[in-house]
Amino acid sequence: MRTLGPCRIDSPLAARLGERETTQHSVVEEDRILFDDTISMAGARGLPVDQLPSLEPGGPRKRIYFDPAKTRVGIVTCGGLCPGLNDVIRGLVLELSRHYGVRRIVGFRNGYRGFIPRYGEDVVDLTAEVVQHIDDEGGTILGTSRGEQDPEEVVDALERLNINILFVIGGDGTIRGAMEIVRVVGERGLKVAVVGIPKTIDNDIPYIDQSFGFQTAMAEATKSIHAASVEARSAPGGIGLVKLMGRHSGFIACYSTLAKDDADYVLIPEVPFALDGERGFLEHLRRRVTERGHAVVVVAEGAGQEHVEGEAPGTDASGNVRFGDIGRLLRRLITEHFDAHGTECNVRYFDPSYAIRSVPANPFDSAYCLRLAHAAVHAAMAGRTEVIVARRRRRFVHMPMPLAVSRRNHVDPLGDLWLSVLEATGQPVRFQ
Ligand SMILES: Nc1ncnc2c1ncn2[C@@H]1O[C@H](COP(=O)(O)OP(=O)(O)OP(=O)(O)O)[C@@H](O)[C@H]1O
Ligand SMILES: O=P(O)(O)OC[C@H]1O[C@](O)(CO)[C@@H](O)[C@@H]1O
Ligand SMILES: [Mg+2]
Repeated sequence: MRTLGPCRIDSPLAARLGERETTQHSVVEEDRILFDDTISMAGARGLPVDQLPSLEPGGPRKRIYFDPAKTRVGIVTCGGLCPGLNDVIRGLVLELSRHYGVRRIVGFRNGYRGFIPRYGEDVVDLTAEVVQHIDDEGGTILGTSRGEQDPEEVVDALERLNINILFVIGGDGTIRGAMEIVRVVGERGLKVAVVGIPKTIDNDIPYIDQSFGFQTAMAEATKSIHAASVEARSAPGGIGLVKLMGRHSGFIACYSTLAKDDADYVLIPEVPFALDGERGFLEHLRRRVTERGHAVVVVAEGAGQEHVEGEAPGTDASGNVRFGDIGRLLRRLITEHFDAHGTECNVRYFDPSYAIRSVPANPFDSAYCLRLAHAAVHAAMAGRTEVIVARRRRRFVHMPMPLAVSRRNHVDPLGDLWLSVLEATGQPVRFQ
């Protein structure tokens, strides 16, 4: 675990902590949270207990590293929108100002470009009054962006503004960017803590229970699935086709399908599928519509990319792959396949796209965001750096940033979530 140094300052929160012990709800600082969650997983490592992989617990410390009266804090949001960004900003500002007594908090505008002078973005002063009601709205009051920025210039800005703590709210790219900032901070011998709050509606950050905003986005997606079902049931040969976000991971498609239980097929990036042939998706769909009169298909944007021809696989400003449009392709191929067999079909195509991530967080996500923000402030004030705060097996932990970007969280085709999807839809294990 990386820390800036020993904690010598009594925390303003110390009085609230009492004599806590490790329980099923809380872990004292000297204790550790085991990384593995079954005896066999831990046993497979064949290590003595003190060498088992573990994580530092999150939460307030009695002694802290930074003197609140002298501490300056920066906050930035990067990458795509996610429900709850404003809740996290609000939670950070309120915890810092009201409980730790930090007096100077600034927000950088529009992601990492907010640090770079040539973009001319001014920093925003963040006070309890400014953030009080921002959680009523979706989006981020700070704005966000994609696109590479020079970490040397970012750290120049941190030095110019005397920032001691930087909170980065973003996905895997943002965390990689934060690691670059940590590297430059180290090279310059600065004492700046960089703490991340992981954000992704795709739920693709590994090792955490669930990312904030996922539940809200998934709930929003159910509205399109329901509408697709209504449309499909109201037309002869009705097919409701819903394309949902999910570049590499199909969690939104899976969970929103389970929540609504209206879909007959779910197609996700993790499970390849054949389109043609007797046992391919198109013919299976045609048979189902012939038997039942209608069907609903949910497809994640990253699914079936091997079928999307003719669209150059470009990248966005951050280098993320831009996928071909599997939704439009399916709409065309379904119609052509049904026509070729003389089977009537009426495809109703739904692409809710940004609508599922631009909404305010639901109450569960709002509460979660607030708790993540508290954990992030506790970590940073205690001098932790190059960590994200995360909820793992219902405990708040400090996860090293390199671990958080070491892999991507995927729907396991052999796991219980996909099994539930197969059971709910009745689709075959494979289209081949
Ligand atoms: N490998 C990297 N090294 C340094 N900076 C990076 C790296 N990858 C991405 N970034 C920067 O982090 C910021 C956000 O990255 P990106 O657009 O990939 O979003 P993200 O944080 O992954 O969120 P999302 O889940 O929406 O994709 C951008 O400014 C980008 O340039
Ligand atoms: O159009 P944008 O803002 O680049 O974002 C699209 C991407 O963002 C994500 O929601 C991840 O944040 C992906 O599911 C999607 O591919
Ligand atoms: Mg990303």
